[in-house]
Amino acid sequence: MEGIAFFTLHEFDLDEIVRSLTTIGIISIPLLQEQTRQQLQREAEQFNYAPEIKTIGATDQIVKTEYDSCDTFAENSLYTELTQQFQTLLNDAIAQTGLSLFETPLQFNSMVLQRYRPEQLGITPHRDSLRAINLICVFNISGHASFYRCDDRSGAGAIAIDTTPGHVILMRAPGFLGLSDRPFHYVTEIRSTRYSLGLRQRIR
Ligand SMILES: O=C(O)CCC(=O)C(=O)O
Ligand SMILES: [Fe+2]
Repeated sequence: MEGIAFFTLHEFDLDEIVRSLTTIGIISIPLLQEQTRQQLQREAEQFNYAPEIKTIGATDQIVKTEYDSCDTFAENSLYTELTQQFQTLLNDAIAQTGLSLFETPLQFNSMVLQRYRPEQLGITPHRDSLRAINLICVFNISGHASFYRCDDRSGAGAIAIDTTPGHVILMRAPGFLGLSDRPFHYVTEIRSTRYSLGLRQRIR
């Protein structure tokens, strides 16, 4: 599709991405063109959001969430186009390397835009659902908050992941190089209203 340029590709290196996903499980890279990022931010500010204020899981594995979400996008939404363009970018890069990264072809079928307000908690340490396979992508659209990768539900061994607006965080999911390990991670320290778009490949 012609029209808007979505990405800056100077730091998009699939070999390095695969190396990081294999070792630490997560990588953050600058990807969105600044002008496009600003348009995405303006669109995000217009949507309606539903509260996601929940406590999930059994007593020894509680996850608390406090943010708002929006998961319906019009055909002509910039978010629909972003998802298509990113899918194409990844598929082309994967085809070029000739690597067989996924057990089943990568196909994002879930888009969720999340809004975190400064007084909100974010999400406590968790692993994403087993039903989200291959690769999880989180676009940092705007705002400032912290995202950590950690070793367990207590948040031990936390490593900060870059949430600079315009960066995309890639996280491996079951099916990536035959691995099934899912990295623990959490979102906290919401300093200004943050928008992030999560892309996932959901099964069932
Ligand atoms: O908004 C983010 O940065 C990621 C949130 C997250 O971990 C999730 O929705 O599972
Ligand atoms: Fe998550």
